[in-house]
Amino acid sequence: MIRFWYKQFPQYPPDHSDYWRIRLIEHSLLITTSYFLILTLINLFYFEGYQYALLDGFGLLTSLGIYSRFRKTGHVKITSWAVTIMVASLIMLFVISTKGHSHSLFWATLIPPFSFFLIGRKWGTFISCLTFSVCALLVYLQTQNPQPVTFGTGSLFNVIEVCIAQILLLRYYEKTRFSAYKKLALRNIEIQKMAETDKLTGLYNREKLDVVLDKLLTIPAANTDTVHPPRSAEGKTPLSPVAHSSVIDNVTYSNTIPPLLKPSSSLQYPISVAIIDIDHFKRINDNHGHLVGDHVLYELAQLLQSQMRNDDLLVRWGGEEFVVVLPNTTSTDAIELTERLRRYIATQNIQGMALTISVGVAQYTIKDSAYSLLGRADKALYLAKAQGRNRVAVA
Ligand SMILES: Nc1nc2c(ncn2[C@@H]2O[C@H](COP(=O)(O)OP(=O)(O)OP(=O)(O)O)[C@@H](O)[C@H]2O)c(=O)[nH]1
Repeated sequence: MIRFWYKQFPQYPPDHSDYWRIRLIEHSLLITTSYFLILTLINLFYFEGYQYALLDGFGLLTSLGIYSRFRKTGHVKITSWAVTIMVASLIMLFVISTKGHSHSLFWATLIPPFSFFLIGRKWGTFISCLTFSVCALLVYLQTQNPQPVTFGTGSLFNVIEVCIAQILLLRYYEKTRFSAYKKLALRNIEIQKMAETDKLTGLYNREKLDVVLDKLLTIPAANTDTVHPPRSAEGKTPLSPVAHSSVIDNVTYSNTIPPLLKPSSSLQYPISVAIIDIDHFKRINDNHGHLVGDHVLYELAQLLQSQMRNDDLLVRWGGEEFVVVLPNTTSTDAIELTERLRRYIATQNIQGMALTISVGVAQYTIKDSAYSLLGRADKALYLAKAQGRNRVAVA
């Protein structure tokens, strides 16, 4: 029903830092406008107190004026100040007019959360201290003319209303904190993904490989309760890169890494790596240009990815080199698997060309670090190249 009151500001989307501030401004001005409107009408027609009606009418116009200006300009900072001053003055006027009776001072407790939310820490502290001191002084002066203070119905209403207002304000704080946290968490995932993804091929990059190998090769024996049986090279489950990325957790690989390997049982739960290198890739660049070379790299990456099994991790190592981490795979299975991959690539038409790849395979041993394991696979690749390319070699 009151939807017309709220305006969408496209420049302040829900993840903008001022989004909840704007919501509080809109709600506050709706409440003060309604409040002044009702008081003006009551004073005008019921009590016939024209002086009060005039004051309330002034409040009504101020509240409406601030809001219409805000709708026009969308200026959050100025409006925040205007609303804070208006609300603080309103509370002060209320405390003065009630002379502190009926526990009206309780309303002053709303000023700190309100002003901190709208105008920040520094000015929020200043306005809170100032208005609270003024209110406290006024109430203190009243106590010089002692009158019995009772907790009557008026007090009860004041306490209830202030409590409701505090709850609503705290909801804003929590919503703001939550949306800021959510935004940060999403950004973190995006940044992490960017940091570990190769831009050209969409595969994981070398950074990711280092993290994964580090984790795989240092999983302590105590953490490996469940054990996956070693698989053969036959267990291929083709996966698209998109499907693959959902298998591998966005933030840490550890959530999805099965406890495949521990250094002390490297023979029982083997792991192999393969380095794949395109043969004579330089010629493609030289003959067809770097852009075509880039397309070739992209298409080859998709083809390789389509042949990976669920737990295999394919990354672009750099240039025209790719690395596959093959958990639960012996070097014999790794040779079989990469040999099949090599034959498959040789039959494909990539950018109108027939390509071949050479592969170097190495199986993890207890003495290996990630560095030495990749070093041995690289040596095997060198061997495959030296033996005439388009072949798989093992170290
Ligand atoms: N288009 C393109 N080319 C790249 C990229 N990264 C590296 N290269 C090129 O890859 C080529 C690699 O050449 P070499 O290391 O001589 O290897 P090769 O020609 O494949 O020869 P062999 O590996 O011995 O069979 C170089 O020409 C690099 O410029 C890239 O991101 N895009």
